[in-house]
Amino acid sequence: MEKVAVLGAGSWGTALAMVLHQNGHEVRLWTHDEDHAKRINKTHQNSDYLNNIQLPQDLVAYSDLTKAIDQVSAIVLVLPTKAIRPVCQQLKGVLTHQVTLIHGTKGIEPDTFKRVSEMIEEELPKDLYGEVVVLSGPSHAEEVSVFQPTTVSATSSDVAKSVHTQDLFMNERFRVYTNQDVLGVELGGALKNIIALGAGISDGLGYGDNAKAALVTRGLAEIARLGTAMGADPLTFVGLTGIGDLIVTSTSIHSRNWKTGHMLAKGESLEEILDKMGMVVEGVRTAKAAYQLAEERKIEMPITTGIYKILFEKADPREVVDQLMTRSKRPETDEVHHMLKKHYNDQ
Ligand SMILES: NC(=O)c1ccc[n+]([C@@H]2O[C@H](COP(=O)([O-])OP(=O)(O)OC[C@H]3O[C@@H](n4cnc5c(N)ncnc54)[C@H](O)[C@@H]3O)[C@@H](O)[C@H]2O)c1
Ligand SMILES: O=P(O)(O)OC[C@H](O)CO
Repeated sequence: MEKVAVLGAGSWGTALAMVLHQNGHEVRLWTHDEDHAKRINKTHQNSDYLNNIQLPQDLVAYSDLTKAIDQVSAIVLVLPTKAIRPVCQQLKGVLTHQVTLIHGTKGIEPDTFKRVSEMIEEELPKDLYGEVVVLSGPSHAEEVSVFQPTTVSATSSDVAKSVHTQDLFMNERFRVYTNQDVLGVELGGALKNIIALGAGISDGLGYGDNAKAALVTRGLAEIARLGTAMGADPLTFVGLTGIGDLIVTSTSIHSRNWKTGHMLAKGESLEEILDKMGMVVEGVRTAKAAYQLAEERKIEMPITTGIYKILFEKADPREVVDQLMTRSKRPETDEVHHMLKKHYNDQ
């Protein structure tokens, strides 16, 4: 059994810490807020983020980073994208031994377009961890924390690291596959949040299942279009971290992105919603990053563009839907379909 530190005691960090604990590991759950750590250790609950979930007595919360990572074999970063750089900067001051470094964060940084593993590599010397592992897939904390069956993928260009991650997390309720396409997995995990905002908007406007199915399907087409243009494997987008995560985030009542879209369509302001949510809604910042990236690379991403305009330019959601429906006519298939077709023909 191993010692593992989970950095970030929000809903997902807590759920992942519970999985590691179930597997017999000594888990340290780190939060930057001393009072938060005290509350968790006193009540054995993390009610700020997960309602009515009892944590094991020996799953201990820490606010001292040095103590939390002492002699751990693995560190799992489960923070909002915005917090990745500052926490890695703190880690740089105190991490002195080699670890497997895993992250469960889904976002892209606006302006720089950096993915989470790239931000980690910019902030933390690689000799401490080698290659980063990404843990991603259709997985809501609310279900994982009550042991509902869940599948994810552990992705790294270093297969030994992804297998180590698979061994740490895998159990009869939490199935972990391995993958090597870090670029595709990180892009799929981040970009699906934008489409989930759109699904929430569509439901909030009172549109039906036809509209949501169209959003998810055409959303996947534009995610794959950007992803393959950047060099990702097109097959990744039809896997767990692509279509799988897109489905769960666009349809689940647990989704923070879907809920945000739903409230936006009902007329609440973005500021009010984010205040009320109390948890990170990654699709908002990522919509900005993806819109900028699509503009720079001249990639057609009409749904992402529409969501960006609703979020940042106060565009009317109904008008955005009308614009999407009346775009000039075109074939359904594009270069991504041709790449997939070629892949299957070559088999
Ligand atoms: N919640 C889920 O079901 C789920 C599932 C899969 C992936 N994710 C991803 O995991 C990441 C974290 O999501 P979450 O839902 O756990 O978020 P959350 O909002 O529930 O919790 C985030 C945690 O990070 C802490 N934090 C914020 N800023 C910080 C900083 N500067 N320094 C240190 N700590 C800081 C907060 O205090 C909080 O404890 C996101 O990228 C999300 O997309 C979430
Ligand atoms: O609740 P959301 O919308 O932040 O999505 C959480 C996860 O990414 C779902 O896999």
